[in-house]
Amino acid sequence: MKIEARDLGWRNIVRGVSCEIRPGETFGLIGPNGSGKSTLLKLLAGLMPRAAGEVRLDDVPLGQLTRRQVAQRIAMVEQFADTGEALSVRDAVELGRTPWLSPLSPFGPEDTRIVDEALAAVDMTGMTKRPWSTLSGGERQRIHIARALAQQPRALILDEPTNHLDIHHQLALLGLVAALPVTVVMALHDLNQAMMCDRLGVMSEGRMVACGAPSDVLTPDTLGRIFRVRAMPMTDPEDGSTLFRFLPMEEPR
Ligand SMILES: Nc1ncnc2c1ncn2[C@@H]1O[C@H](COP(=O)(O)OP(=O)(O)OP(=O)(O)O)[C@@H](O)[C@H]1O
Repeated sequence: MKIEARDLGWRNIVRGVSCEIRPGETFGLIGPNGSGKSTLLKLLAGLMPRAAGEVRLDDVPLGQLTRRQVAQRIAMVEQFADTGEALSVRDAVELGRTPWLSPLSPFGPEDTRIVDEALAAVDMTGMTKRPWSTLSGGERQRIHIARALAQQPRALILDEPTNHLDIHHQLALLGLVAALPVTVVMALHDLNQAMMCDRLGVMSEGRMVACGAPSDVLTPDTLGRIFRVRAMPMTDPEDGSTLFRFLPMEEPR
């Protein structure tokens, strides 16, 4: 699904952002703390009222869709997502099926299959009966992702999805979302992980100041200006890809 932002704004936190996220691409959003990434993601998902500008999903203005229609198209995992304490792991993932259920099509065997698949995709099949409240931070994050997968959206919007995950599950998650046949927009802080995205948007003080292929966007100059670090590119001898080592900016004496 194509997602277009046209002159999108909210208060002075997101200011005049226009961008087009192409069908099926993995689009990374990077930027310093407080630069507006989470707010922009929520605007794209239609979760912020009184926004300026417009979001279009496959050329349809988001405002013309019902909440249910939006939920059939977009699943979002927020940065500090929580869920009802009394739920089991399985209940939490089954919530993802809600936009597809109705009195005429109640939860059935196909929904069970989709939920099983989502739990397997995040390596949580063995924990389905556990109460949500007993999960670790990383396990909760994986269940949020499973809930979003169970929603079977055409776009996944993920706010720092690798937060709390150990390195194995970080790489597994990035591999999983990259392989999904859906559009993915995700905020990331790890700039080496951001290099794996198809394209990146760079946020600074509410504006998208750069957008393009990671190798075009993540230059030592941009990283110095926007993130105030010294970025030293290095080449991975295994596959020739570029990695960065980061050092503090040398302050003028
Ligand atoms: N509801 C709100 N009311 C007032 N200010 C807000 C609100 N939501 C966010 N902000 C402010 O807007 C700015 C951008 O916040 P946002 O969460 O979008 O940034 P971010 O780039 O995702 O940051 P981080 O990397 O720290 O998660 C911050 O200064 C934040 O304090």
